[in-house]
Amino acid sequence: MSTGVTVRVPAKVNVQLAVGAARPDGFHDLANVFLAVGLYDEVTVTPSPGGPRVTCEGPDAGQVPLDGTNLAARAARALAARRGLTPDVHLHIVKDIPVAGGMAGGSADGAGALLACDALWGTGASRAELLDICAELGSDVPFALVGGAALGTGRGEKLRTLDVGGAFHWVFATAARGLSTPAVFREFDRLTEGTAVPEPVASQPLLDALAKGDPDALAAAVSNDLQPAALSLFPELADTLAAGRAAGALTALVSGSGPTTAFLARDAESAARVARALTASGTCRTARAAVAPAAGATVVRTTAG
Ligand SMILES: C[C@](O)(CO)[C@H](O)COP(=O)(O)OP(=O)(O)OC[C@H]1O[C@@H](n2ccc(N)nc2=O)[C@H](O)[C@@H]1O
Ligand SMILES: Nc1ncnc2c1ncn2[C@@H]1O[C@H](COP(=O)(O)OP(=O)(O)OP(=O)(O)O)[C@@H](O)[C@H]1O
Repeated sequence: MSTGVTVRVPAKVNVQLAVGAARPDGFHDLANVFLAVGLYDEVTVTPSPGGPRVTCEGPDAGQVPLDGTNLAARAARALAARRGLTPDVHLHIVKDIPVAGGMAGGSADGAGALLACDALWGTGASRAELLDICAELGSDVPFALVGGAALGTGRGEKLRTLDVGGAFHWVFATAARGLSTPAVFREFDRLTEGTAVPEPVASQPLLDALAKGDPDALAAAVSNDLQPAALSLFPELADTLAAGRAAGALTALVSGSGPTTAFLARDAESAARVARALTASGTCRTARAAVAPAAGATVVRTTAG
């Protein structure tokens, strides 16, 4: 029997985020092209009476809720409820994904905890059931389980895996404060009020660029409909985007709902240069290079009891 399971889960960047009008349930239909990037959180689950209990370490750990609202705790409760188990676990998160940064860090922890509990408890849930639970936890959670690249439709939870023909070199700049995802969608609604918001559709040139592994073609095709809303709430992000472009990035965009900004570089050397220039620019908190695509949630360690 396992006494501890550790799962590694990647962050994401949205290379296309096409947003439709608000639905009656408040969500927005999306054409959401997710790309998993090599920045990871690790979630370790061990048995612990009276759980789920959550602890977190890492530079941003102080901003992570440790109560029952943590997505890792919610994931443990959701799987336990389906199996009639009590979620008596300690969930320890080693957090390297920026918090409230638009890179789906909380979602990653939810998917990681789910996979870890499934392994610890030997529940043997099918991929379909795990994806079902992920979709209940949040729109970005199913992709964190799957990784690679995928087109998300509906509110982003219905996934179709996409081909990626090569490695893409990215730089991510974190900001001094976070942005709330619901607030950014509300700002999108405010900015588009009175206009006809088109149905979200995936861009074929973008899908082709991913399939070819062509960074120039991808740079020309990326788009984020939430970017104007994120910039409206956080205008200083425009300076970060400009600093990355000036440093030679092929393109610069807000990652998802922001405020992390994403820069595509032609190769690893160029990415390192862009990261150094961004760090020196004083327009962001940190800047780090990461390669995509990355694998989805993966069990990396199991301790036997
Ligand atoms: C911006 C993205 O990160 C892009 O991948 C996602 O769309 C957000 O995914 P998430 O953080 O997992 O979002 P959820 O936890 O499902 O929803 C949080 C809130 O974001 C807004 N929301 C989210 C997804 C969506 N398709 N439409 C929305 O309007 C809603 O106000 C919702 O109450
Ligand atoms: N395990 C977790 N790690 C970080 N935040 C969490 C976690 N569980 C719940 N949260 C809550 O979710 C909020 C959003 O955090 P998260 O880091 O997921 O943002 P995000 O990367 O902008 O999300 P997304 O890109 O999916 O919209 C946090 O402010 C926090 O209150």
